[in-house]
Amino acid sequence: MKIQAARVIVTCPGRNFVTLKIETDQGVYGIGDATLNGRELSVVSYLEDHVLPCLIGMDPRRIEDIWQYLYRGAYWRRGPVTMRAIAAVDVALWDIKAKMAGMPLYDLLGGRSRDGVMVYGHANGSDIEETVDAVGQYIDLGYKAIRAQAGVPGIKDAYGVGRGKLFYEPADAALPSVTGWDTRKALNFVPKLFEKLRDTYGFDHHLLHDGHHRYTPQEAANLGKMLEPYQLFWLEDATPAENQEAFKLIRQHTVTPLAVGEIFNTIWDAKDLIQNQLIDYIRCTIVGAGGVTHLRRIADFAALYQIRTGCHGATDLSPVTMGTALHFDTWVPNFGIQEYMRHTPETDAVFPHDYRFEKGMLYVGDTPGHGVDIDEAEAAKYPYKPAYLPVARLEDGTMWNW
Ligand SMILES: O=C(O)C(=O)C[C@H](O)[C@H](O)CO
Ligand SMILES: [Mg+2]
Repeated sequence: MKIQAARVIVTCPGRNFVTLKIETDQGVYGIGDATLNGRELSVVSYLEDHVLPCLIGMDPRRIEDIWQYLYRGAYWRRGPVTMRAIAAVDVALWDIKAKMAGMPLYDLLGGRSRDGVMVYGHANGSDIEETVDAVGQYIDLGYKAIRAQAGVPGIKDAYGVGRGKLFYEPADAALPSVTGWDTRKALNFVPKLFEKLRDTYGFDHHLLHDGHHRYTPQEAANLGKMLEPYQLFWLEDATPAENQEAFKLIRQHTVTPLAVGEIFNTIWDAKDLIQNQLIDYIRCTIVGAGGVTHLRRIADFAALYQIRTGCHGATDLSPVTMGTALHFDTWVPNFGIQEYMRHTPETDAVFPHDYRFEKGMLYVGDTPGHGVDIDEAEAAKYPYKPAYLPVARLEDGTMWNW
């Protein structure tokens, strides 16, 4: 069996997606996601110019060997571009293998560990009142877990405040727009948001919050401590994690659960965090961390330390990643939660899929493969449109972490 052809498809049904389609000489094809928000074309070039020529003629059944070939064989390891390209190939090959086996992917991975996958949605508003209303809407939709973010008085376009209610999309301009940040203001504000949410809705639902890499370790420790009375499911990306040891300081001061990993590419980004039990949830997902083959290694390593998964699932992760992650979540023994930001109807039409939402859970279907396809005629209607993530600056103009 041979890989006969491989193509990259770029489409923008409201936002950009990069999709890889691998075709075999036996008529079976597989689909993988390679989207890197705000830097999409770099992965297109990496795949088209440097990966696809090597793949033609290879045996698509040798998933592990092809993974190692692309990882070790490049000599230049890791990084978001390389690992997304590897992920796209890996997911397309798992799709092919599962289709050939006539099995949904979760079955091939080892079978079901659960009936459905608990997800969390994004509630946001320009102030506390709006966010409280938005959380109420998610509760009405049946969600069991909700991430809450609100505009902070005095901060221009605080992180997490979207324009729509169910669809949040931060990559919005042909050049990066400039947002603001002020840690003092945020630290005074965020606990008030959660106090109001618990006063309004009680403690039956899981609440989450994303610090989006904004705080220093000491500030994050302070925030975690102040949030303890509201029993968060997790505080995410409380401090940047290039220096994994930074989480020690947060851990020493708070029992608020910590989650990190959406910008990690490999197990090496999380190794110290995991083996020192400095986090509770590892947030890497399929497209960001080298596909099913590598994410499985990260999850197994995390399981040794009772750390659970919490796959990133923002709208820049295409339905292909969402579908594959749901198969992964359905199988993985140490599952925690899955992020779920809804895609627009245009995106759903480009990527027909068989997963479905019911009462706060997502359920995968039993279609062989990962259950997500691409409608190429529909995709062709939406040409690539440059879009950047915003940047953040402090009041005095200093660049900060967006
Ligand atoms: O979903 C989250 O937790 C995010 O932090 C979303 C990110 O800002 C988004 O995926 C960036 O592309
Ligand atoms: Mg996040």
